[in-house]
Amino acid sequence: MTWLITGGAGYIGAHVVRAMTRAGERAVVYDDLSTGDAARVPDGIPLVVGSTLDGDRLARVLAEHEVTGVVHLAAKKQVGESVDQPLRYYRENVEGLRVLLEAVTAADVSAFVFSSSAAVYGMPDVDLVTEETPCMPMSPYGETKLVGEWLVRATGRATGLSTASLRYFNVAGAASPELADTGVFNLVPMVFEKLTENAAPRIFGDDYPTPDGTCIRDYIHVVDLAEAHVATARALQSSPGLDLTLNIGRGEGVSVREMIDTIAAVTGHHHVPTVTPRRPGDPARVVASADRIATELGWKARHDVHDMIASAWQGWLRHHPQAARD
Ligand SMILES: O=c1ccn([C@@H]2O[C@H](COP(=O)(O)OP(=O)(O)O[C@H]3O[C@H](CO)[C@@H](O)[C@H](O)[C@H]3O)[C@@H](O)[C@H]2O)c(=O)[nH]1
Repeated sequence: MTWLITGGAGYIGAHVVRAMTRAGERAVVYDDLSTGDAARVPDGIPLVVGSTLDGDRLARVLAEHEVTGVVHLAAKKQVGESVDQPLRYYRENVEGLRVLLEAVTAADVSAFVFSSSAAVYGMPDVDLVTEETPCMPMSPYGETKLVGEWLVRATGRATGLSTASLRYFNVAGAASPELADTGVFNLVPMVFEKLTENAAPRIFGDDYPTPDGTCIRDYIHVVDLAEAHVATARALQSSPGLDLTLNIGRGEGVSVREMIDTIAAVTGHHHVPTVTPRRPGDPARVVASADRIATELGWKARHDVHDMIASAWQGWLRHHPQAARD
């Protein structure tokens, strides 16, 4: 098959492109390069610079490259920004998806993989979040992902398009230093930034009802996440009419304090963290049940938190060589 990978020049997308092509699939990248980087697109893979709001452009690309499957990752993804600019998030994430689906259903495309998020669950009050846990997003970002899932599923039911919504938990790590996340919006890079400034990392609240008082998340290596896309693409290819919703996590909770301890061990930068007040909207615990994807697709994560942090640190050093410790 030939897969159009929207957002394929982004951090996660670049990993998905590599995993798909390594698995023998053809790929075409579609990216507006607003946050993506053309240098992340491998040699020999076509890059079309365009917006998912441009239906004519999409229709031409789908036809020209004889695209038969789509992995849709292009989206805005900052929770705080979505609170300040909800209409922009609805336009890019919901309207962009609607326009893309219109082009897809008019073309010869049989499979559609949608990049969703654990943000659809909001503040889940359960030990392990299953795909049946009620979705109550807490931010416009999470809302756009949930509405996106509805659009994708409804389109599949109406047209026979095979669909999957993949709910990513907390993504970290890199396959190689040049593919690392260059944004400083999540725990791992935010701690790296502090350590580079020779400052203490921050813990946003240590009074949560968790064993060490800090928030617990399910961190997933981007390489494992990319492999989950390959497994999903294969399933959609071989079983027409599929309608999958899957958590992509490891099923293991790690606290902020445990993450900071591992970061210190990997980087050699040891600072006693500063505890600041809670960040509004942070749930105490969000950990996936990864059972459904194991049963449905036989996929399981292989990399642990140490791998994620060590590979992310190699990427960080590439852009911040002054952070290296002798
Ligand atoms: O300097 C820091 C940065 C973060 N945190 C904490 O670390 C945890 C993880 O934070 P972060 O990496 O920002 O991830 P989340 O807030 O869990 O959200 C991520 O994971 C969600 C999926 O679960 C996605 O929807 C979001 O887009 C993505 O940012 C949270 O408890 C934060 O309060 C700190 O204590 N100190």
